[in-house]
Amino acid sequence: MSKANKDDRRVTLDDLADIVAERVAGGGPPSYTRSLVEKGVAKCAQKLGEEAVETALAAVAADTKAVVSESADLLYHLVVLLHARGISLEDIYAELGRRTARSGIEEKASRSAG
Ligand SMILES: N=c1c2ncn([C@@H]3O[C@H](COP(=O)(O)OP(=O)(O)OP(=O)(O)O)[C@@H](O)[C@H]3O)c2ncn1[C@@H]1O[C@H](COP(=O)(O)O)[C@@H](O)[C@H]1O
Repeated sequence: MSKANKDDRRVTLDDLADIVAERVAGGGPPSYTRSLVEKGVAKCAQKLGEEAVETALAAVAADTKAVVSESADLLYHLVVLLHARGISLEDIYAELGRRTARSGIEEKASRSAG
């Protein structure tokens, strides 16, 4: 088992959302997050799309290291986009929670029924 160091700390999506909110609030050093959010929702959405495609391509190429790296990029850019749209992770967790009450097949059927 590898020895943990300060760069190995476990960072959750909640931690990332806090970091993103703090960076966007400004006052600190130059920030990629802040500059991306200042470009607007469309730019944040474009970056999310790019990272999603890169993750999918890495998976198809069976490049495990790249899948891990691109997945981290993808989750970060999702958190940034949600922040830019004013949507909290709690909203996403609540939606995931509602879905655990039924199977994925039932959930899909309920979308087309509506
Ligand atoms: N997790 C991330 C993270 N993942 C990816 N990225 C950045 O996302 C960018 C994506 O790479 P690309 O090559 O696609 O983008 P690019 O060509 O640099 O950018 P564009 O010109 O296309 O917009 C890179 O610049 C990465 O550094 C991230 N930037 C920040 N974070 C987290 O946010 C924190 C705050 O970062 P700052 O806002 O920079 O202080 C960091 O400490 C991390 O915890």
